[in-house]
Amino acid sequence: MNTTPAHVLEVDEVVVEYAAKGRRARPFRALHGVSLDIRPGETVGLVGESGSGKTTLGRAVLGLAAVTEGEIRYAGRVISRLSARERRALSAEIQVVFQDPYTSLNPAMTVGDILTEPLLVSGTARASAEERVRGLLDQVRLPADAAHRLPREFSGGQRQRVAIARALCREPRLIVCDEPVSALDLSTQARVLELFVEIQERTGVAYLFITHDLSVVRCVSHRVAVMHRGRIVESGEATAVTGDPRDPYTRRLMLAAPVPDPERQRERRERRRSLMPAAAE
Ligand SMILES: Nc1ncnc2c1ncn2[C@@H]1O[C@H](COP(=O)(O)OP(=O)(O)OP(=O)(O)O)[C@@H](O)[C@H]1O
Repeated sequence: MNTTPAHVLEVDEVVVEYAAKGRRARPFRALHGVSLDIRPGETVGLVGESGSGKTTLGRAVLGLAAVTEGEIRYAGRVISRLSARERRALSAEIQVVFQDPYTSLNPAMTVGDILTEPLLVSGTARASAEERVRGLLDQVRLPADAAHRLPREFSGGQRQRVAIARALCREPRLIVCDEPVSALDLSTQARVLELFVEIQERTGVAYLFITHDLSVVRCVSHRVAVMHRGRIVESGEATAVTGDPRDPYTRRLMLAAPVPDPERQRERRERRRSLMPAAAE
């Protein structure tokens, strides 16, 4: 019997509210009943402008934002109401890569220590952990001697490779990637995105890939969900959503994405303006 669950992640009608600040203020509802799912080995791109709720959804999946209503399931199991201890036990399987490789790595630890620490904590023997680190550095295309160096000795792109290697340490089935290439220059972005795809092909890991950048989402995603003001306004196959969007907000988002050709840029600006009244906020 095949017991592999059809989905690695299911987000079901999730509401997240942030606590009120000040005496009369009401809680702020950042997610209004959001649903999405991710299959094993799949990348779902979550796209939307700043403040639409993308990071909040990623944080809810990671257990860093409390779910007010609805539920989140990982491999069929409800994970939206776990104790801190149960959450820690799950940390091997759901990992994260954040936007900023400059602050997400401990500056006082060598890359080798950054990568061996999670393995040692989970009970791996030192010799096997060191062996695994050599394999991880190779997977993310960093030289073996990177293990002896500190994060500050690397470029932004190389640091993000270290962050990816750390996320891969314990062979997760899902990685929440929160704007993982936004802090990098364009050519470095392209190489790091290729690495994400390559790793997925090799390991079968699934990604929830959060970005405000449509060209990035188009490049890595199988399916795309578009967020606007705490709601998913459109979702579907990446080629359909990015190539022929149905929702007026998605169309505007597409037209707002920068393109290098000034003639096309002007044409898109005009089309965007013509869409404005229909999609007035
Ligand atoms: N800790 C918090 N307390 C109160 N409100 C918050 C908190 N974190 C986020 N918000 C609000 O929730 C909304 C969604 O924010 P979120 O960071 O999820 O959006 P985003 O789409 O990821 O934006 P960005 O791309 O700028 O990070 C915003 O209005 C934001 O101000």
